[in-house]
Amino acid sequence: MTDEADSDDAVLDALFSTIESRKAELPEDSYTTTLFTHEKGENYVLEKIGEETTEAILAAKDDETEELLAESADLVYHLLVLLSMKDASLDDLRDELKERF
Ligand SMILES: N=c1c2ncn([C@@H]3O[C@H](COP(=O)(O)OP(=O)(O)OP(=O)(O)O)[C@@H](O)[C@H]3O)c2ncn1[C@@H]1O[C@H](COP(=O)(O)O)[C@@H](O)[C@H]1O
Repeated sequence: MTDEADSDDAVLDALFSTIESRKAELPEDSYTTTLFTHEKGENYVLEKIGEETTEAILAAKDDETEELLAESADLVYHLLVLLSMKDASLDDLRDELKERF
């Protein structure tokens, strides 16, 4: 874990900031870069979101809580990549949640 992410509140911001940085710089040794440059385009991350959702559902049905948490983390990461692809931000998501609170 980086210092930037070393608090409960900061981890989502640090992750989203890393995703935005990968989008801008496209380093070669980055999984996030492979999502931004995939030949299937945005459809690939949409497929990943579908897969991770299914895996989270199966873990929940099997009462595998640790697996559910791991799949949920995969899902949140891919969802944040999708938001970045759409030029939306974590603050936009926060605003949407606040409106419902
Ligand atoms: N949070 C994540 C994260 N969650 C999941 N994943 C990747 O998402 C993929 C999940 O897909 P699967 O479970 O299907 O596994 P897979 O078979 O390896 O994936 P595919 O080959 O099918 O695409 C895995 O390769 C995971 O490594 C992530 N990759 C990166 N991050 C974060 O992004 C940051 C930047 O990562 P890089 O872009 O790799 O530098 C990292 O420091 C992490 O904080």
